[in-house]
Amino acid sequence: MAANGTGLPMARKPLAKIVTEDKQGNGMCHDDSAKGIKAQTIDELHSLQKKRSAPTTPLEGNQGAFASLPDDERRRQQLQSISASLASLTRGAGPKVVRGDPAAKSSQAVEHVAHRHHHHVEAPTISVSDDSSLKFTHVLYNLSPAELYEQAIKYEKGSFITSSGALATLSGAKTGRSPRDKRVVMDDTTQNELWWGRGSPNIEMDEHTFLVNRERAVDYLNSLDKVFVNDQFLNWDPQNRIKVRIVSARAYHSLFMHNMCIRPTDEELENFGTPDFTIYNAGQFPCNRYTHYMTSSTSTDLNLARKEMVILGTQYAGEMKKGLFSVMHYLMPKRQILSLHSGCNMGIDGDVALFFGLSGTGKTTLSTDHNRYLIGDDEHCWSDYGVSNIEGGCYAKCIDLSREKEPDIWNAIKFGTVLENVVFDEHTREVEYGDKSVTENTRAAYPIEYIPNAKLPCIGPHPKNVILLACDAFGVLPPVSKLNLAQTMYHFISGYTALVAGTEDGIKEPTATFSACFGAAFIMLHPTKYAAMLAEKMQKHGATGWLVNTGWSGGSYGSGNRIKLAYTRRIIDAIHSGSLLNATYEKTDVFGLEIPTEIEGVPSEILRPENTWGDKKAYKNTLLKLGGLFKNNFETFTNYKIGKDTMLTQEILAAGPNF
Ligand SMILES: Nc1ncnc2c1ncn2[C@@H]1O[C@H](COP(=O)(O)OP(=O)(O)OP(=O)(O)O)[C@@H](O)[C@H]1O
Ligand SMILES: O=C([O-])CC(=O)C(=O)O
Ligand SMILES: [Ca+2]
Ligand SMILES: [Mn+2]
Repeated sequence: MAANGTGLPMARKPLAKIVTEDKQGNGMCHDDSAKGIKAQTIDELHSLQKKRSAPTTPLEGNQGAFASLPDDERRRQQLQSISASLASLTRGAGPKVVRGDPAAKSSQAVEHVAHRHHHHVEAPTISVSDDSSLKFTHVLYNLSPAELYEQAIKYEKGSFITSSGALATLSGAKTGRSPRDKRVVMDDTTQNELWWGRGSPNIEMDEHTFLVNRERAVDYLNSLDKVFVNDQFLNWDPQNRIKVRIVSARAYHSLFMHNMCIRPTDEELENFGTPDFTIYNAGQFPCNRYTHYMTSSTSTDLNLARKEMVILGTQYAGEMKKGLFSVMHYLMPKRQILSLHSGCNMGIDGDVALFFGLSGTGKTTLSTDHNRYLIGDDEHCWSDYGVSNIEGGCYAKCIDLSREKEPDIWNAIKFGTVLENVVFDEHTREVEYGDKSVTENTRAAYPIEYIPNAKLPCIGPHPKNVILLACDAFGVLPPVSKLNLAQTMYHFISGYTALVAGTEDGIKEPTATFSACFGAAFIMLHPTKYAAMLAEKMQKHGATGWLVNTGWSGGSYGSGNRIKLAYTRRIIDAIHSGSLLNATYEKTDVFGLEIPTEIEGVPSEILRPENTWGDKKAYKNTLLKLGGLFKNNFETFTNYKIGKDTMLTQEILAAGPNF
């Protein structure tokens, strides 16, 4: 038996003898014959190690805000813009900012100072009356993943390199989003435009309170030795690209956004100019509960007029991602572009599929398909020209991740990837994906190009299939149903899933979640606005709707089992190939869903849920129970008109469960 794991016999070579005498045999010991190094001290030696980055390509012509400016001037203006971002609104002008790591001794690492008096005519010249204006704020601007790794490992507890090269991090006390702590500024415009009140994710706050929290965040950030600044883009559609700036206190946050937003080229960064939207992430610092509207120590505040978001009291990085998504849910519909909480991929023939679904239903897992091009896993836009990804990266759930079931995601977890809240072996740094000690919501954030068949740029033609994913822990929805347009709209507005919360706490009962448009936490306008746009686009481009249950089969959670991922993949394959469109269908009771009688690679008996339940009576009761929950939920929408005529509204109302 070979002991080296290669299947080959072990070759045993005698070890080379150590020679301590030189060739001349003069008794002196030289360890190499190369010339001496060009450094007198270890610090000088280190300075040789780092070559300065090559200057970025000079631009020809007047291509952007900063084009045709000399390098120095351009960099100074960049810093000026960051100083303006960090300005206190009560003290008038921005802090003194300086580029580089405060810990770096070499003067080279600290470049270009910009502060209130420096060539900034608009800034009022005020006398220094507070200590914060006496210090410098060091700005770590668009650092590379390697630099961010070093920052995280040196300064942030819980940062480690895993055996595959990913950066393991901890998000602190919050390991998921805090939707109840979301606040949106209500002003004359947003009062009329946005969705407020029951069911809406937009909990009101006033402008003044926003400014109180903004000041709190800015003062906190300026009190630090250094802040991270990311200037990046959202949306791969060049006509509708949004420039975002993220100011944060942690390398973890900076690397997360580096991965999740679209990364600018050097030229694009030089011409970045003023951002369209800014996030102040002071997540380590709590909000003040004596502040009006604050009901906990966490607050994520959106101000659409100021184009700013403030984060206090949560370090969960998903707040930044989903905060920006909310902004897109406001900006894009204004331009007649539909924003979608969906994954998206494309076949070799250019057939595009959208995957809608609430958290954990399979958007990332199923859009990451080795046989198709990945356009994106979570946030998209559908315009008159087709689809575009909003993001530059993916955010995969990694609880129970396995190499053989999800090879592309597994392989994407390498150098550069942020791994949140996972547990790993102390010595080998192998990640134990099954371990829920920190949280069940363990996550990996990686740039989309880490998926080998990513479609770059992340855009595609109009979708052919619209797949609605539900993880039905009641186990009564069929693994797949073909939907007509009215049914697609009914299920899109309902946005159903039923996960089993806190599996370890002995909770046996699935709880239904209804979240309009499969993402009520992020939409800004009334759900019927998005639904009408989706209906119009699906009709115009002839897309087919499908409902896929990625949840339980053979009984509810506790008695049945989750549908095998391999079967769900075969179902999805049959949708993509078009073969499922031509299958034989039968109609189900209660939900009135069209279900196929057979699909290649899937046992036919599971296609009709009733067949898989031992206790038929329990099945019927559970089905009626779920039908009732759907009916109750939809009551809120019965008074709304969807689309231009009332025809569609009537059809949608009739497309729900019937009993
Ligand atoms: N039949 C199945 N179909 C899809 N996913 C399954 C199935 N069985 C188990 N899973 C698991 O369910 C999870 C689906 O999570 P996924 O990351 O795709 O969620 P998501 O819809 O992208 O949510 P989010 O919006 O929170 O990112 C994965 O961990 C996947 O391995
Ligand atoms: O936002 C998050 O934290 C994860 C996610 O994609 C979702 O919940 O839809
Ligand atoms: Ca996802
Ligand atoms: Mn999501």
